[in-house]
Amino acid sequence: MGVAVMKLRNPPVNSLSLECLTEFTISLEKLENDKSIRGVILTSECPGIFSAGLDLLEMYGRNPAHYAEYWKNVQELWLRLYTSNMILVSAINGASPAGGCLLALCCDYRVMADNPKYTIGLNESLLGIVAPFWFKDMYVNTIGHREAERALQLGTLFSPAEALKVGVVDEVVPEDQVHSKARSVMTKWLAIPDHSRQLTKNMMRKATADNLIKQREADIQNFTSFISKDSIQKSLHMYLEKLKQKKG
Ligand SMILES: CC/C=C\C/C=C\C/C=C\CCC/C=C/C(=O)SCCNC(=O)CCNC(=O)[C@H](O)C(C)(C)COP(=O)(O)OP(=O)(O)OC[C@H]1O[C@@H](n2cnc3c(N)ncnc32)[C@H](O)[C@@H]1OP(=O)(O)O
Repeated sequence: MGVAVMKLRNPPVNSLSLECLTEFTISLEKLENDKSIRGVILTSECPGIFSAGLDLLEMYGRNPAHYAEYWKNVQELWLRLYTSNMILVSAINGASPAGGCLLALCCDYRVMADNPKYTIGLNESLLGIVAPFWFKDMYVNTIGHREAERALQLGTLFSPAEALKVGVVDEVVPEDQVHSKARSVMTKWLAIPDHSRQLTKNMMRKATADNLIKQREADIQNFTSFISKDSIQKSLHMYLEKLKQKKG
C-alpha cells in the first residue's frame, strides 16, 4: 500500500548521533523521492526506548566547529521530517525524551504504547539547557501555548495517559497493539487524496518551518555559543554523571 516502516536502531538508546541523524535524513530523502511511497511509520527497534533524543556526547566536550556541524544536521532532519509530503505516523514504543519527542511531534499522528515506564516530552530544562525556538513552536502548535509554557519550564516528561490528556500523543493503546494501530491509522489517512492533504499540511506547517529557514545560520551560531559556555558544559557533565549513577 506504499507504506514504509522506519525502525530506529542505534543501541543502546537510539540517541541521535551525527551519524544516525545523517543516515536518517538520507533514508527519508530516498523515501520522499520514491513515488510509490505515500506514508511512513516511524518506530524503534530498541526495546523500551523510542529515542533518547539528541546525543549528549555530540554536545559535550567537543569544539565549536563540531557543535555547528551537529546542529546543522539536527536542523536538516527536522525540516525534512516536519515538511515531509508523506503521511508520517509514529508508533512510540518506548521512552521519548527531548529530541525523541521532537521526532514524534513531526509526525501527523502519534500512537503511544500504554506503559507507564515510557515517558515523552521536551525535558531540556532538566538538563540545564533550553529547547530551541523551533522545538518550542512545534510544541505550541501541538498542545497550545499554556500547556507548552508549563511543560517546557518544568521539563515535564508525561506518562502515556498524561501525554494523551494534554495532546502530546493522539492515541494510547496496549503495547502489543502499537504497530497494528499505527497501520490502521495509516490506512485511514491514505484514503485522503494526496494533493489536498499535502496542500493542507503545507498550509498548517509552512510558517513554523519558514521561521527556522529564514534564520538557520543565526540559529547555528546561537546554539554553538550557548552549548560552548562553561556553565552549560558543566550542566551537561552533571546530567551525564547522573545517568551513570542511576545504574548504581
Ligand atoms: C534563549 C535561548 C538561548 C539559547 C538556546 C540555543 C540553543 C539551544 C540549546 C540546546 C538545545 C539542545 C536540545 C537538546 C535536545 C535533546 O534531545 S538532549 C537529550 C535529552 N535526552 C535525555 O534526557 C534522555 C537521557 N536518557 C535517559 O533518560 C535514559 O537513558 C533512557 C530513559 C533513555 C533509557 O534508560 P535506560 O534504558 O535505563 O538506559 P541508561 O540510562 O542506562 O543509558 C544507557 C547508556 O546510554 C547513555 N545515554 C542515554 N541517553 C543518552 C543521550 N541522549 N545521549 C547520549 N548518551 C545517552 C547513558 O549515559 C548510558 O551510557 P553508559 O553509561 O552505558 O556509557
